[in-house]
Amino acid sequence: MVSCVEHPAGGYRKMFETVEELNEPIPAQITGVIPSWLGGSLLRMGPGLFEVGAEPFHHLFDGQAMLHKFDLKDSRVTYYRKFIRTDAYVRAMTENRVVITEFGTAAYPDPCKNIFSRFFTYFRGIEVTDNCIVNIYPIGEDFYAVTETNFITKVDPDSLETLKKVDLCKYLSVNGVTAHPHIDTDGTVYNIGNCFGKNMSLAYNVIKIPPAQKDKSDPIEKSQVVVQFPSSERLKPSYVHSFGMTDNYFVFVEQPVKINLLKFLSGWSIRGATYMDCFESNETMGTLFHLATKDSESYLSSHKFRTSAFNIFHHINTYEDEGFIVVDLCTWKGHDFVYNYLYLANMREDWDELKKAAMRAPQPEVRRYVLPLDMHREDQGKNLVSLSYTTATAVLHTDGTIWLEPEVLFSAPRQAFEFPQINYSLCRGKKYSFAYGLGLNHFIPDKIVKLNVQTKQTWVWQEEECYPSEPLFVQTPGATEEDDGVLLSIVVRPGAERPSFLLVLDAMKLTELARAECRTVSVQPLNSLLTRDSGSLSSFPPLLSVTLSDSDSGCLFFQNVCLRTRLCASKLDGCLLQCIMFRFDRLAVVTCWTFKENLINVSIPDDIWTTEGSQ
Ligand SMILES: CCCCCCCCCCCCCCCC(=O)OC/C=C(C)/C=C/C=C(C)/C=C/C1=C(C)CCCC1(C)C
Ligand SMILES: [Fe+2]
Repeated sequence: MVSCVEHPAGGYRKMFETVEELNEPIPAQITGVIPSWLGGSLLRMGPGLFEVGAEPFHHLFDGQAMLHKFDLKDSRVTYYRKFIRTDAYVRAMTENRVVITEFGTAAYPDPCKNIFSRFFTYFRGIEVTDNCIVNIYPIGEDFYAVTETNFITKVDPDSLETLKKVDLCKYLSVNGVTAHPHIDTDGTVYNIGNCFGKNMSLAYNVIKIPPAQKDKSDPIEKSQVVVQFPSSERLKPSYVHSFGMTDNYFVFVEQPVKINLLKFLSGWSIRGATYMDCFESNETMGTLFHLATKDSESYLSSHKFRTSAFNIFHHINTYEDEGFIVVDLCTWKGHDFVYNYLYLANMREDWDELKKAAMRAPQPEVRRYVLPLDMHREDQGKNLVSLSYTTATAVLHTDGTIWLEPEVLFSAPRQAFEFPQINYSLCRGKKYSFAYGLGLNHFIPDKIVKLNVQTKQTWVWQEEECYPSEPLFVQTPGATEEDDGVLLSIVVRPGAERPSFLLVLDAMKLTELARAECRTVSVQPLNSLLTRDSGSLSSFPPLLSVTLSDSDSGCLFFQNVCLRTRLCASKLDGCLLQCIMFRFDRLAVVTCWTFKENLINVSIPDDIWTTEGSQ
């Protein structure tokens, strides 16, 4: 049973704050014992920059892509992070404004440009974002950070450098692909994406990218479309975030969350339009399941599988069993789009307000659907599912459609089991027992949950004022049990004295094995703390906040301009920090006093900044 914890202090807001990238990996402080076999790098994408200059991003999916890396070696841990140099990021940094429209934030034309060039900017066409905040995965021997558009970004997993932007449209007939591909043991990547074809023929194309090539050529060049699911509605394809794959089948769930293509294509010439403005709900279609065989383009199930309306983002696992396809999903009941509730203004609300919004939103439920592979006319009206272990049903109707009813695997009011993971290398496409997920409490991730999908038993890891991320399962070498391994999750904690950490859990019992704490940044309003050796504060441009790290560098935010510093001393508890500050062509020595990471006094020589100098 998952209990509901309250968050009246609103510590979750820290997840939606900008963080600085690091100049080099920093060592983490370990408590507990990291299993000696656990080594390698944990790579995770996420939003790291929530505003550019004076312009805030509005939606949870708009923040600029940051790549986080934990390196684990000989029970030691280091942490490193860098912004990905996407076009969206580089151009935003260069122009100090949002230049490329993000999921829920519109870019406006440069106010400095004259009216003619602004006019042409409006009608230049679609400039699709490459802000790869959603995921990172291997293709051949390379790593790509991705969102859901046609642009993927190759990165170096060691240095975290950005290597190149790849446009999948050059190789494949797709307008975008999901951030959740399936990857076979040999490295073959399968994915699905919308395709707006010639004559406005809409389809969902399944693509296949082969594994690393012997001749070292780029596997993306050999990618191909292997299956095409036609769209059930002309001009309005459904939004697709993931799909299911068994040894022999692809499963695609067509949900009532629709992309209105006319709005999408015209929206870009309307001032202030975003991707979010292109979505709408189909209130009558319910949800459709589609099935296709993996090995031939020809077989698509001739039957229509239908059920009631839900939003679907994440498939947990899909497998074949005794002539049935079992499809486990994290669903949100209803057709109202869940992303409507994920604007940053909502996510940063006080706890009571946040709870009220979550009451109105679709309700989460983990569900199992079962699709019969074989059926006959004489079976009409009967439940075709004969698997002993599930209450899910499938009834053949006279019109040839099959109505599905799910078995509920997990349900609790406004408590979601989301961002699911399994022991992927062992159980992908196979009958399995355990799923691991992030527990969302009114949309706020505050626990890690393990779910036995056969018995419905749950286990929970939760700690006060801790906000974990999607858990990743790593199997113990030579393990014979499905859940013999660890779960890794990055946990955010509010407050400067409580650093964020990498959590290592025993995946069997969901108990803590170790945590690696990273004392990186503390950002706080400074105006009230600021004192000056001489001169009056009013003549001094506002110093907004400071970021200190226990590596040898830090930065000061000064009128929203980030000023890099090198700290001459680097002890953080009650110590003196001397920063040599670089600001464009200026150089100055600034003395900062800190106590327990809080900056309590900054003295700045008179001559370095005048009000004019700061403009
Ligand atoms: C900090 C963690 C907080 C977590 C709280 C979250 C609570 C949310 C619970 C709901 C389930 C969440 C599912 C999450 C899914 C997700 O990660 O989504 C990210 C998706 C993104 C960034 C999608 C971008 C898609 C784009 C830009 C698509 C563009 C396109 C169209 C809309 C139509 C035309 C084609 C094209 C260009 C691909
Ligand atoms: Fe996702």
